[in-house]
Amino acid sequence: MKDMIKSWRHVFKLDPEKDMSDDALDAVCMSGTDAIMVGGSTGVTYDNTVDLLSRVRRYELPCVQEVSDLEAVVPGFDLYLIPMVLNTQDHTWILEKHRQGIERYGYMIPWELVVAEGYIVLNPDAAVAKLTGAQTDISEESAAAYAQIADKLMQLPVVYLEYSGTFGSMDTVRRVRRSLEQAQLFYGGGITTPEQAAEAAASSDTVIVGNIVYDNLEQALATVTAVKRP
Ligand SMILES: CC(C)=CCC/C(C)=C/CC/C(C)=C/CC/C(C)=C/CC/C(C)=C/CC/C(C)=C/CC/C(C)=C/COP(=O)(O)OP(=O)(O)O
Ligand SMILES: O=P(O)(O)OC[C@@H](O)CO
Ligand SMILES: [Mg+2]
Repeated sequence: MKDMIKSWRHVFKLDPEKDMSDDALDAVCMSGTDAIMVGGSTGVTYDNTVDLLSRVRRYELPCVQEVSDLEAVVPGFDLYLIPMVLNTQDHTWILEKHRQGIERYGYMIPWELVVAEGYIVLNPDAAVAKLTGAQTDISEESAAAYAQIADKLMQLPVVYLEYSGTFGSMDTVRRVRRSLEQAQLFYGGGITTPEQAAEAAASSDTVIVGNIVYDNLEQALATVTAVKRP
């Protein structure tokens, strides 16, 4: 099951806190994207997550939860993606929430569906950077070093370069990619045009498209073709 992520080139990240009409959700789910990731850094609840999962379940594509709040863990997703923020000194976001999650859910955790993500958060203005106290002002070399900690020391299956809200430095993305041996590189942040999506796809393994879905659906849909049929 976990291996399904290896074939993903394009993923839409939907935020349960935000409204989306049935027509818009239909267009997103029928767009040809490889998967729907459900998550956000704030305002995610059990109820709004169940609601979104049940709506996406009408479609055939994989639907995975990126867990950001223990109160909002919902059974029934295809996979559970677990962020571990590497570039923070607050170990809440690397270990503590995770310890709490394991103590709380114990034997109910479907480990065969759990995928850890080594997050490197690089936009200081993003809600996720503020929440986690991420040290975003780091060099390319430091970003690559964090990536190697994830890839080589921790053997995480995913490194996630997170620029949520702003289009990031593709030089940094390429530098990080060159440093990886086994981990899959997710890039997310500020993709608003097909050109940006294509650029990010050329520099990473998997492109995550978030906010533009809510701001300009047509442009969001165009990113799928740009990534999957360039
Ligand atoms: C029983 C069952 C089905 C269990 C499966 C799942 C499970 C509980 C597994 C094992 C236990 C475990 C290890 C749990 C960890 C739980 C946890 C809460 C970990 C902390 C995760 C974390 C570091 C959160 C911080 C925020 C973060 C990185 C969120 C990711 C999403 C993100 C970056 C969104 C972007 O933000 P957005 O809101 O879009 O920003 P904008 O407002 O700017 O758009
Ligand atoms: O919302 P955007 O800026 O597209 O970012 C996507 C994703 O990386 C957010 O976690
Ligand atoms: Mg968002």
